[in-house]
Amino acid sequence: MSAVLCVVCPRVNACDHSLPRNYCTQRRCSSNNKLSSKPSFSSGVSAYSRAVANLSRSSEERVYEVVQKQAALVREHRRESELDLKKPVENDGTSTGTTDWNRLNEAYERCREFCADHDNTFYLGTLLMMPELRRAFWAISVWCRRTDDLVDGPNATYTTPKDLERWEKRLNDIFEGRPCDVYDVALSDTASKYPIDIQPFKDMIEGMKLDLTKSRYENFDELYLYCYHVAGTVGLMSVPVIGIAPKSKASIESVYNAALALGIANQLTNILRDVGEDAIRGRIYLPQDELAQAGLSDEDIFCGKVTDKWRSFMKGQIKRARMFYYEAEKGVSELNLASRWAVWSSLLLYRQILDAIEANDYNNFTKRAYVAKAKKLISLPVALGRALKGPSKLAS
Ligand SMILES: CC(C)=CCC/C(C)=C/CC/C(C)=C/CC/C(C)=C/[C@@H]1[C@@H](COP(=O)(O)OP(=O)(O)O)[C@]1(C)CC/C=C(\C)CC/C=C(\C)CCC=C(C)C
Repeated sequence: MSAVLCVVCPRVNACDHSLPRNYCTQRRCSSNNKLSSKPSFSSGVSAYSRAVANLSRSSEERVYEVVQKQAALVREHRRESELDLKKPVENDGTSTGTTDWNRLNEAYERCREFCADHDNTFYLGTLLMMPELRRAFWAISVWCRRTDDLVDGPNATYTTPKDLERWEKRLNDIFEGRPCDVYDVALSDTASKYPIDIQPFKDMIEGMKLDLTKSRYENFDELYLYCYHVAGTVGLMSVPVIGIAPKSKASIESVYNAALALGIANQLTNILRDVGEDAIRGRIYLPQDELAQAGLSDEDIFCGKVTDKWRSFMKGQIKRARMFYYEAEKGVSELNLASRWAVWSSLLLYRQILDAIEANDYNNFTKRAYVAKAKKLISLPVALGRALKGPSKLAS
């Protein structure tokens, strides 16, 4: 029997969860029923054994290292801010003049227009935020959408790896204060105002490189890594802008983990909704080994017939996506109050796409699952109710 890894606990063949191929988002293992701690590769490990370990690490373990790095950066930034508060304020001559101010306002307005045209659910979410935060999210969203368009947009067939390298160089320029166009001006400003790290942005470009060459995913481990690159990264970009509630007792890592989970959950939902559309483009994002285990093949997907095998396969996939939403929920209450409503709303709205797939009797080949406007509106007060509940008193 081949070794099976759990998505969250780094154990092999040790979990007895009901998810396909033993993947779960619970941090418990059946063997000892204790919270499994994240593996640390830092102390006392030689470079050689680390390189060997690299080969056998699961995607989730590798992504968790990024989470740890992001959390460490936030800590460092907090320390620096405390030191800055102690320093007397000096005018260093870099204060923004009126022309710059107008240019910036224009840049953010262009980002708003871009988002209003492109991003339904997330644009709606940003409207529930405070104006300053909203602007930062528009700038980040525009960059993400433009990156995604390189491999998924109307001109995607012309995109080469070289274009993505140029895009990455341009990203470095944005972070170093040399924006290229009006949208970059907004992101450059956002990056200078919030403790955002360039890593998740670079990782998203890596994901797009993957999309250029890969159209099948052997197992959930491979799919997880893809989801991290294209969507989990958005969660990691978002936390430094949103900020963690001052009263939160949660560890920074656990909040980043929840943000990552929300990105993964959204992307899994996206994949399940778009099975038919992706198949037309020759792409199948569903884990090949799980398809085979369910007695399904690529041909079944290209034929697009809803059978009992398909329904039962989809039930497992939907269950897993919901577990990632559940992981994400744990972190939303730990965020700053100013953004909780927006994040809860987008979580509730996007998750309902899974309900819509069920309501379509799992026909995601020819019927697009969507959430009706009335349902969206009902979700807003529900989200507000949840947002008003503050961080948990217990440390996590
Ligand atoms: C209010 C709010 C949630 C704001 C997030 C705004 C933001 C930065 C959005 C960027 C989204 C974007 C354009 C990503 C590009 C890559 C991509 C296409 C990812 C897929 C999004 C939807 O795709 P698509 O447009 O094709 O789908 P629709 O047709 O519109 O349905 C993704 C599925 C992923 C998006 C991932 C997120 C928005 C991550 C959200 C995580 C957080 C905001 C962190 C919250 C923190 C905690 C602790 C939970």
